[in-house]
Amino acid sequence: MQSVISVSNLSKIYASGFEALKDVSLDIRRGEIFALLGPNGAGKTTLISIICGLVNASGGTIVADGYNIVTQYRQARARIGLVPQELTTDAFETVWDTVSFSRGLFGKRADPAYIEKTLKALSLWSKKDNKLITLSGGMKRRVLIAKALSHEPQILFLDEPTAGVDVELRKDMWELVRSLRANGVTVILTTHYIEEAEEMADRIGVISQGRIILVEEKKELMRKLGKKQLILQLHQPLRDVPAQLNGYGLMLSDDAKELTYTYDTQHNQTDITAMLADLHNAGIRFRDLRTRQSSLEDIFVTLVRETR
Ligand SMILES: Nc1ncnc2c1ncn2[C@@H]1O[C@H](COP(=O)(O)OP(=O)(O)OP(=O)(O)O)[C@@H](O)[C@H]1O
Repeated sequence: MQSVISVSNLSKIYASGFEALKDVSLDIRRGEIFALLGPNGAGKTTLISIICGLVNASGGTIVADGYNIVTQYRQARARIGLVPQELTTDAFETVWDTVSFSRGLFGKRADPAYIEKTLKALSLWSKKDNKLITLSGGMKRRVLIAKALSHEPQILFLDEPTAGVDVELRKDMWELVRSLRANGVTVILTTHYIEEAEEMADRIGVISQGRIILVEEKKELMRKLGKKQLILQLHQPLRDVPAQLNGYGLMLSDDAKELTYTYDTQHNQTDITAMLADLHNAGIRFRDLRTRQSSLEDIFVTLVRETR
């Protein structure tokens, strides 16, 4: 698939001497939802800020929709919308004026019908004449999105879009992001909510200490690194796991009533059959069983820990 953003060998050293990005290369595909995950201070905001032209890189190149973000800044920037973490605009402006003004900043002709459509899609239409200062936190966040969409960008960056918003607004935002993608917009989001990435993303990039440590299709990531557990509820509590079952790495719960078998999702699953047969031969009976699949969160924690 064609890439819409191409980041090559990007580095950033802040004036303090701190190296926030180290040789980052990354391609974002046109029309995808890409989630950038990383612990605090990993470099997510720095990376987004450089792509959006708010912070200068120390080295490397970035091409957005065919335009170099330094030498063709205006063309590149016109294709990008950025939803920052916080609202910095004048609190006494109305919603309508703020969003319309934002469009004007990109040199786009006024288009009241488009602004109306955007405000309606974000459930802001009834608030269009309200001053920003009178809006709730969730509504201010919707205004940030409306502003970022005001100039009809093809690429949208969302920096922590749902931090601190309620469940309902979070679901609305997910819905909105999906509808943007359906209209061909590429969406790149940073998030601390791993369930958000799990729910939304087509691909996931993990950044840690200024380096991209992994980029993978979400499904593939979960299949490759995911582990499955088979948990058996025993008929009788078990004192020890019998020696003939040692090879399976079975874990006995503290109350001795459950045995857990962990296996690779890619692994040949005939091991399960053998394990169950050996269990039977050892005279161990179980009354019930369930399986558990590791979440993206388990995978993420392991990955980041390994690079520390
Ligand atoms: N202006 C600056 N001067 C010096 N260091 C900075 C500056 N801005 C950011 N940093 C440092 O660069 C690193 C990356 O910061 P960045 O904000 O990109 O991380 P992040 O992944 O977005 O973190 P968070 O999840 O906390 O938002 C941090 O260690 C931060 O302290």
